Amino acid sequence: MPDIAYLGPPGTFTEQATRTLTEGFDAALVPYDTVPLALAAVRSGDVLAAGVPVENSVEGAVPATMDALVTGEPLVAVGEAMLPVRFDVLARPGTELDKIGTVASHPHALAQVRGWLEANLPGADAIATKSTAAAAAAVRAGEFDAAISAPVALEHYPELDRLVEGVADVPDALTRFALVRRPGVLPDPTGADRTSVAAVITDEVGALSELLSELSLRGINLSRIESRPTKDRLGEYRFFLDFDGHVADARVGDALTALRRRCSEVRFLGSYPKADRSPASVRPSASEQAFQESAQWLEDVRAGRLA
Ligand SMILES: O=C(O)C(=O)Cc1ccccc1
Repeated sequence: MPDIAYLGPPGTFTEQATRTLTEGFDAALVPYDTVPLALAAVRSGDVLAAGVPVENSVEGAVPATMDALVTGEPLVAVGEAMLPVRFDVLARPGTELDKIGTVASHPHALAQVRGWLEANLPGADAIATKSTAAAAAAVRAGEFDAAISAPVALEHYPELDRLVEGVADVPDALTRFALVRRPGVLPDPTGADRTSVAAVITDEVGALSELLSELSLRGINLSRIESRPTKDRLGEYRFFLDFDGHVADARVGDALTALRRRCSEVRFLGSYPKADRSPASVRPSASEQAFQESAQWLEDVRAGRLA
């Protein structure tokens, strides 16, 4: 039975998402302390794949995931899952809300309950931990007074009490997770796919807008663009792009070759079915048929079959 890594310990949102992503697949889930460690285990072949958090509708990208995806041997996403994210406040029995001096959680979780903390625990110090479940474990060990955790964490830390349920500054926040593997066989196109790439653009006038035009000219809908410093030079950025379509689709393949020509670096980060299964809307000029017919036309012209 293959092992699948996830950001642990047990009871994280990522564990839940990884279970969803591996449903029907006979795999053993193995917790890792950090996203880079989980991805290193995929790269070394210790595990087959890893479930990692990618982005949140309130806080944006998870920087540790972005950075770990583009350093080291290539990895590709083969699936994505969306989870609604609400939090419980967990503490040791007998803890009173107004006596909480330290509250711990993953930085993304702390950011998503900032307003609630200011209103309800104004005197408490917020402490970042490696995950929401790591915070629950630390509270159980007596290191902090309270943890902002996933509701499922209570099953794993039954010694704790739920002081408050369903905390979230933005009630309908969603987090997107990916199942990441070493490159190999790509998931088949479904008509409702997403492709992810990371591209470093050259330092030239209009470089970013021209890169985006390569997508829009081919009727490709961009669903995310985010930049991170390359860490090589101040002012040099790597753009993380997510867009509708599969690398096997003609319009996407055509756009990717254009990106490859324009950018100093392009890393393919996967084509996989979208979690919401919403089909891509493809304008007639960007359809498979239009690409095939135009390629055939060019071949005919080059072969002297058409004037
Ligand atoms: O710490 C966790 O439980 C995670 O899976 C990372 C995370 C943190 C906050 C919101 C979504 C995912």
